[in-house]
Amino acid sequence: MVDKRTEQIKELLPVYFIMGSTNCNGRDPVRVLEEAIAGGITLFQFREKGESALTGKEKVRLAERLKKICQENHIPFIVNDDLDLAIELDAHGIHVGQDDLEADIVREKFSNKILGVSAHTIEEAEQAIKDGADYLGLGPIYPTNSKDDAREVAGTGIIECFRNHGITIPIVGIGGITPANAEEVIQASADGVAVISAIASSSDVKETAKSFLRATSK
Ligand SMILES: Cc1ncsc1CCOP(=O)(O)O
Ligand SMILES: C=C1C=NC(C)=NC1=N
Ligand SMILES: [Mg+2]
Repeated sequence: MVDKRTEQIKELLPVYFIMGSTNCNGRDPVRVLEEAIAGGITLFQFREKGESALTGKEKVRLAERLKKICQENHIPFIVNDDLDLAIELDAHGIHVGQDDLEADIVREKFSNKILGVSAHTIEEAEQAIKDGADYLGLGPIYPTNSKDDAREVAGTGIIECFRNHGITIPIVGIGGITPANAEEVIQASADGVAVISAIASSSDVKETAKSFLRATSK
């Protein structure tokens, strides 16, 4: 059964850029996002985490500026974890981890928006699907320095395992993904790659985003 919404979500997933002020090597996150969009990212997630992350009004102000850029470029703006911020900004969607708000509560409070859920096991995936997730974030696929509490490195095998188990929901791989290994993540039957540092800290953000687009176009 070809579900229209699933197809729409799949079209957003190929190059899913995730970033906050702490990922930009001291550069202006606004400039970094503009360059990433110029390079062809297909989806954006605002993820403001880590010890030097912005909080309160500063976090909201940056989120508003980044959302505006996404809107001007017809890129959906997703918020990580922070449901209040997602609602305050009327974001296009939210991404929650297993240790964040329960996906079913989010789905209820933030209905008809894009709901992404991190999953590491088949059980977590099946629960997320029951809770109405639109896509799953699977990883870390490779070693990563961008998430201090990342689970053990899974490799692309986790994606194949989920597919062999009959999990058909849209999936992005995340964790240590670069233009060099992005293709094998797609070959493992992910619908896209979610990337923080390879794009956000690149010396040429636009070119790097472009190379991900080439690597993920089927
Ligand atoms: C948020 C998250 N979840 C699993 S790994 C990760 C960090 C990915 O960052 P990078 O693309 O820099 O490895
Ligand atoms: C932890 C995460 C996993 N996957 C995605 C897409 N975003 C996240 N913040
Ligand atoms: Mg989280």
